[in-house]
Amino acid sequence: MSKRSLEDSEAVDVSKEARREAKRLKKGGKIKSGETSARAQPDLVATTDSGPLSKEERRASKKAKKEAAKADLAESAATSTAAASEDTEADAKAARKAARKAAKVEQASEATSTSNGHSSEASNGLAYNQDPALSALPQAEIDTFVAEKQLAIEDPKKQLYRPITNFKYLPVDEAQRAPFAKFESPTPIQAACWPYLLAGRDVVGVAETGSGKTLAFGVPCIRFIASLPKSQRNGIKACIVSPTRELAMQIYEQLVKQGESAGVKVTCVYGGTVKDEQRKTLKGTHVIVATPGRLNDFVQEGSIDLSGARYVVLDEADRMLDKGFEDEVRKIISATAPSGRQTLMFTATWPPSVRELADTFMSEPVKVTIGDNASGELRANTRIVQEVEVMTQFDKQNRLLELLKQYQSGKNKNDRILVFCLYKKEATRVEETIRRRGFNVAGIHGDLNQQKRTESLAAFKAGSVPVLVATDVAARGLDIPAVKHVINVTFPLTVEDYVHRIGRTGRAGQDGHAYTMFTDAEKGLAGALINVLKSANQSVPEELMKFGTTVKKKGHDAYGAFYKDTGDMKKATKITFD
Ligand SMILES: Nc1ncnc2c1ncn2[C@@H]1O[C@H](COP(=O)(O)OP(=O)(O)OP(=O)(O)O)[C@@H](O)[C@H]1O
Repeated sequence: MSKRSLEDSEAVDVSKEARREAKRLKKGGKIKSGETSARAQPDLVATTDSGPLSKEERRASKKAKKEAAKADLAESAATSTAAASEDTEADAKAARKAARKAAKVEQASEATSTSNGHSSEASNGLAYNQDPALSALPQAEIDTFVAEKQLAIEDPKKQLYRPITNFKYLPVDEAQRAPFAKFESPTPIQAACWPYLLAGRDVVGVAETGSGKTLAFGVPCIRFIASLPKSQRNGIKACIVSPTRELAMQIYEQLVKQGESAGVKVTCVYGGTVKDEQRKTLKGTHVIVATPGRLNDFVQEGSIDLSGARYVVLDEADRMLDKGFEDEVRKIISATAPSGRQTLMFTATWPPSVRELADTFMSEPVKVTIGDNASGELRANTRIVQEVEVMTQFDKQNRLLELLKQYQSGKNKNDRILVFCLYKKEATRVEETIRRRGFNVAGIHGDLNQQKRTESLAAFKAGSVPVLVATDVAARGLDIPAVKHVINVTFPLTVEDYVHRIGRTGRAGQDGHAYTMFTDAEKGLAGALINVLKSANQSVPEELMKFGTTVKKKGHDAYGAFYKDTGDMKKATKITFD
């Protein structure tokens, strides 16, 4: 288990069954700017049935339910009779058998009703009809949007939906629009993903940090549940998994806002807090947002039943499929609906090491990539100014204090600054040092209890504490308003984590700034960092170049590692890890 996963994951058993999940790798067509002509023709736009269930399916479902009800009666009668007399035990057994059979019939009927009556793209009963006004837009307008937003869609089924370029083309009820009423238009990842998600497709969405991925998967989630007939709404229908507790809470808060008006109940469970309290909140839940360990605990003890969950999201998907979480994620996915499941993966970084593994959980996924980056190379948000300084370990403390003084002077006195360390003990030490020098600072890392973590984050978000010292538990997903600077005191274990860390600044179209202290100890990551800097048009310090440019790609246990040389810079002599 990696160092990070020791910090923020909870160990659980491995489900061998899950390992048998079939691998479906298929080649697909690509849409890029200039290849969208089919989208101009409304007759080429695929549509699906307008209702979630056909008449025959409803009839079959009703029949099965009746049989189940009959069997239920028989079972309860049998149970009470059995209690009264041992002679009737055989009858009771027969009745229980009938009940089990009827339940199976009902399950099968439900499964076929979600796959037979609809085209495959609506596998969980969803239907998407492209708005006629969107279909009527000139192709040139769509091409311009696709080119400007650097949008690439790879769809094995070539459905060629047009991006939802304006909220008015989004087919959701008025009440569900409240969360984005304040926004001008959908972000590119939202525009590109929504049609496919509303059509029930599996989607991998890769877009820079702070680009609105939460609403990209959140809006179709709520719409899916809101569009289910009341009789089919009982139980958990959607499950969203996040690597950290704080991110789970943040996603929960966003979804609650969307779900309230639609009568959709969202619940959040995560580790580090009392289970009893969380158990009480589960009743009537439609959407569960969770960290993997606690979710599996609840599934194992029977408090949570995911067998009806047909909308499954892995947020920060590469992290979730990384070694620390992979087994837990397999367990979760194998507990969700076996058929008619829509599986989504969202992230800002999509390393090759997890891509094949991701495909094993998905069925013909649509791959949406935003940015001049169709191959999914590692990319940082280009609005963030990245500064890297090579130094010795010994120089770090003074430099940090200098920077804090500089960034927090005059009218910038209360600017929010996020300071990242690699280890929990290091974070504690750095926080104490900063505090001793008179700065108003809080901390967030795995050595602190959950209450303290929550308090620190809340104070930082509210602005009452302008400096937060964190480990990588705060690297991914956290949407904290107006973080002006990110300072990396110790470089993270991977360059993906670096991209996520610095992504806490420069969110939702704003500018940001990240300063990184780089030492000889991290020279093995220099090549990958240089690539990230170059692809975001940032200057690369000469001292960093001296470490060489070889990039060691992170390998996955199941798929191995491979090496790539950027080729255009001088070769590294020898890399040794201290
Ligand atoms: N259409 C939109 N227009 C403007 N702002 C938006 C829009 N959609 C979402 N936002 C805002 O953008 C910010 C970042 O969104 P979000 O947290 O979903 O980003 P993300 O892509 O998930 O980032 P990360 O990769 O770091 O997890 C949030 O404050 C959100 O409210």
